[in-house]
Amino acid sequence: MEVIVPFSTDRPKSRLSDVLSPDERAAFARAMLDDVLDAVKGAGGEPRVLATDTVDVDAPVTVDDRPLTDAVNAALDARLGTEERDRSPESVAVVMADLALATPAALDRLFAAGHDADVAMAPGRGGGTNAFVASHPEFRVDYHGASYLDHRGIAAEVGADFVAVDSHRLGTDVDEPADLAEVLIHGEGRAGTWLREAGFALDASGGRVAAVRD
Ligand SMILES: Nc1nc2c(ncn2[C@@H]2O[C@H](COP(=O)(O)OP(=O)(O)OP(=O)(O)O)[C@@H](O)[C@H]2O)c(=O)[nH]1
Ligand SMILES: C[C@H](OP(=O)(O)O)C(=O)O
Repeated sequence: MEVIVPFSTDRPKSRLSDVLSPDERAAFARAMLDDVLDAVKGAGGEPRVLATDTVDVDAPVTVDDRPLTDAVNAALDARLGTEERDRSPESVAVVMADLALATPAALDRLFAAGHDADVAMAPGRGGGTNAFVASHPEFRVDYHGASYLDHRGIAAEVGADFVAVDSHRLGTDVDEPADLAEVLIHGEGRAGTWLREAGFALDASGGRVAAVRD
């Protein structure tokens, strides 16, 4: 199955700007992307990076500088078909590039759920949409805000069966400084290594465990 991995090369991870410089954010975002690509391949998926600009990665890349929703919907048009064109029964997955805890086992569960429902979706904390598999030809996306709820609504509108995939690993997108602790605790790939080498460590002195830099 083709797995689209959206990736913004333009000022990535701006919500981490209090703790990482622009160059560091670019390097950390790239480490997460490489981890996600490895996890997708480990789960038997065929990743395709959908990037805002050229990027040199170990996967095919499609460059589309439109906003996220438009770019992903264009990719879904190409894979799932539209009412005007022949419909393809093939499923397609979309997995965000900031899922630093993603593992082949976690993605296996998502992909398996996609065999049993027209849309199988892993929500992110805060109501976002971290990953999904769709086989329904009319399912399209509308990201940002509580997009998980919007996507449930879109699935209902087009008559697609929907199943939620409850996964800590796929539910943890790395957006804010507090999320970095999750990467230090559970990350098994390049992103965790990158953070440790950049001087981040866990600190439990202030109540909830946090990632702090020496
Ligand atoms: N192709 C594409 N990918 C995007 C775009 N915006 C975000 N992404 C990717 O979509 C996923 C979720 O992104 P967000 O967390 O919403 O945004 P971000 O740019 O990573 O981070 P912030 O600047 O902090 O919002 C990540 O994999 C991003 O690389 C876009 O306009 N086009
Ligand atoms: C793309 C967006 O990501 P977030 O802003 O929730 O990280 C969403 O999941 O709708």
